[in-house]
Amino acid sequence: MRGLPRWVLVPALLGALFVVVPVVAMVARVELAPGPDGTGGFWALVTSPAALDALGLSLRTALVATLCCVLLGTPMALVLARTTFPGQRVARALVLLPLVLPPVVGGIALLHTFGRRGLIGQHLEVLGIEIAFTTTAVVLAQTFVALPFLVLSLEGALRTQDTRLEDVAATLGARPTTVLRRVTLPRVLPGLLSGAVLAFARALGEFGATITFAGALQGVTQTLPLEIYLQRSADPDAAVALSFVLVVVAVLITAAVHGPRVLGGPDARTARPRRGARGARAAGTLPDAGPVVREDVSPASAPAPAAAPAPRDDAAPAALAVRALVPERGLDVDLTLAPGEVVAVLGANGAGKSTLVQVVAGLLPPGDAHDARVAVGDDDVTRVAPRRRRLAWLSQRPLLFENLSVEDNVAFGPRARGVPRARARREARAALGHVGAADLATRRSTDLSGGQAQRVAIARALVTDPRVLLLDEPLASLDVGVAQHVRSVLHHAQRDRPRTTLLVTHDLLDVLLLADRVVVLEDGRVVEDGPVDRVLTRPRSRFAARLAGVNLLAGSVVHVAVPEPVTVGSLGTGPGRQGSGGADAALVPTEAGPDEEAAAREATLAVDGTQVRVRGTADEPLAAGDGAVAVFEPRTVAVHRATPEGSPRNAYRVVVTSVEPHGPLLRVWGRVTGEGTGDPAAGATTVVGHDAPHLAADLTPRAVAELRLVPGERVWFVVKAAEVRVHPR
Ligand SMILES: Nc1ncnc2c1ncn2[C@@H]1O[C@H](COP(=O)(O)OP(=O)(O)OP(=O)(O)O)[C@@H](O)[C@H]1O
Repeated sequence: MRGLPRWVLVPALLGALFVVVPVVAMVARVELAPGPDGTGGFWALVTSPAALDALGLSLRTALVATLCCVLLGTPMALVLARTTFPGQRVARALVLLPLVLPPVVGGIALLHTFGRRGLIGQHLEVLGIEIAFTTTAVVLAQTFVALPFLVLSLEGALRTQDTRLEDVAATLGARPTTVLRRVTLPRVLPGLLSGAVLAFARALGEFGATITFAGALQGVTQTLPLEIYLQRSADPDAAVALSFVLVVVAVLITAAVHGPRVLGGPDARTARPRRGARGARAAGTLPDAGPVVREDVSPASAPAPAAAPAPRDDAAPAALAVRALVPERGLDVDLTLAPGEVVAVLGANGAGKSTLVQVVAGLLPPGDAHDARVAVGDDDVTRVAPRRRRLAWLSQRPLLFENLSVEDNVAFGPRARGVPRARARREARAALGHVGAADLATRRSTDLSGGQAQRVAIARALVTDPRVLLLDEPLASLDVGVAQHVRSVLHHAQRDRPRTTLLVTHDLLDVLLLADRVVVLEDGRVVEDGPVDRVLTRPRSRFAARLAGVNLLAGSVVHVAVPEPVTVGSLGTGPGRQGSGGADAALVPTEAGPDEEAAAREATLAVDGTQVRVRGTADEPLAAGDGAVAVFEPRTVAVHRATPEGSPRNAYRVVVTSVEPHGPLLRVWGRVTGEGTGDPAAGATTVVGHDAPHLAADLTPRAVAELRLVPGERVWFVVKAAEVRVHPR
């Protein structure tokens, strides 16, 4: 009752009584014993030749009709759930029409189709085939009314399934039919079964369409509902007895569909402990075992440097060239990876990283990326199906096939590519050994911890010897220790056998340990592309700066100067205005060109979209008007409550937004306001707004306490120009 108003019980009870009372009233009328004249009695009535004929016919025809429903309804549900086509809504409404149509109308429609003079029937008659008023007609009538039940039930089950499992199967090389047989259908089997049982029940109870289209000929077309109807006036006791039989069959069917829950027991799916789950939990390897999930990160269980699967000749690392143009998602990226190169793709949420991976894997819906181009080595695979691209795709979730064991999951790829079963299993075991998961081979794939499942997924991806590996945040859902272990599995795999890899990540450790190069996406465009060390030491994008843990201000150069040494000051509140302070006298504004290296040592930037200015040291030649970024570390930022005086510095009035732990220090985040932007003496009060730079300062806890730095406080962030590195964008 938790969360429900009590009054709901009243209409709920009324509804239940409305269903149950008539059935009870009818069952109460069942005469079990024969009458005084020795006739009647339940057993005699339900075992009369006519009753047995009707029951037998009903069961036979309902079974055949159910089979027809499965054979026709499964493809119909697949098409409705997995495709999009014009007029799909209308098609669904038409398919489900028999649900709302009075059965007698269905019977008339069937008569006009398969009857002697019907649309199809007249042609069949020429061939000597007659359908109306035969047992076949009974089956057709039952199929007609029962089909929507199966389609509805299965379509619903299909729609709730995660289609990425099918994508995984496709990238592992499985043909569409194999994906359907080994992945899609096993996963919707409960929906298919319950749809089939509902269809059987509907077929068993079918009356109106049958009597209209097939008539009532004992042993041929007279099913149990028809027999009950006919007995109703001739022998009401027999009608009640036969109705009771139908009620019993209906209850059994409902119980079969809903299982033990009908009998008040707990749901079998939740009640039965999963095989191996207890042992795994005891060993602390299941996620709900809490922190002990780290059990599998001990050095002893670190991935054995087992021999990598023997490389196939055609599986040498290949260059990858992708032109990802997906206008609907705002993605426009050109990227080339050298053979064996690992490129980390970074970017904020929604930047387009996963879409880029989907373009490469060929997993976008047809039409979404019609102008995209993908080449692996010398092969243009743009129009090639995912299963033929020889790529492996690993996503945030392991996406193991729940219906297969761990070993069969890993053997799936080789099997899909035609490798005989025994060899596929051998390869699977070797691949599992390679990621330190050989002992998991016989486990059910649902009985694994997050880290174990992801290692199995890595083995499954690597066993196919892909030419390109696509890793879409494979460690993101793992806790820190487990992620570290899986990362080292990937690291070993890459060391043993380098693969061209696109690695989507938000994690600095992934970048440092796995990648050769970093590409940063912003709003679907590449804003930074370079070797890991350069991007992390001299980031040009806000995202890379945040990852590297430095402050970054991007803008354009307004002055370059030849100071000696670099001091600073500056920072007026309007473009072109010089800041105050003695150091300004030392600055020599110049229109220095790129070759005048000496003149490009100190630069002042106007930060994009704001009135903020920043002054720093340029490592490379810069000229006024150039795009550039200024980078400085949070530890170089001094925080003051009072307006700073003295030597000119970059000084920003900020509102503290948060204070968070950062190792032994505290990181204080502040958003720059327009007050005295960059120039303590200017005292301007322009508010920069929400896009204003967000800067970090690392302080000791004692300093934070002394300065009483809490969110909302206004303070000064001050950084010497000598600490600010300016480089071109
Ligand atoms: N199935 C989809 N249909 C339409 N638009 C989508 C779909 N999936 C993503 N998008 C849009 O495409 C853009 C890029 O999304 P994408 O998932 O590629 O970003 P991402 O960088 O991977 O983000 P995240 O880090 O959150 O995973 C976003 O604007 C997103 O809203």
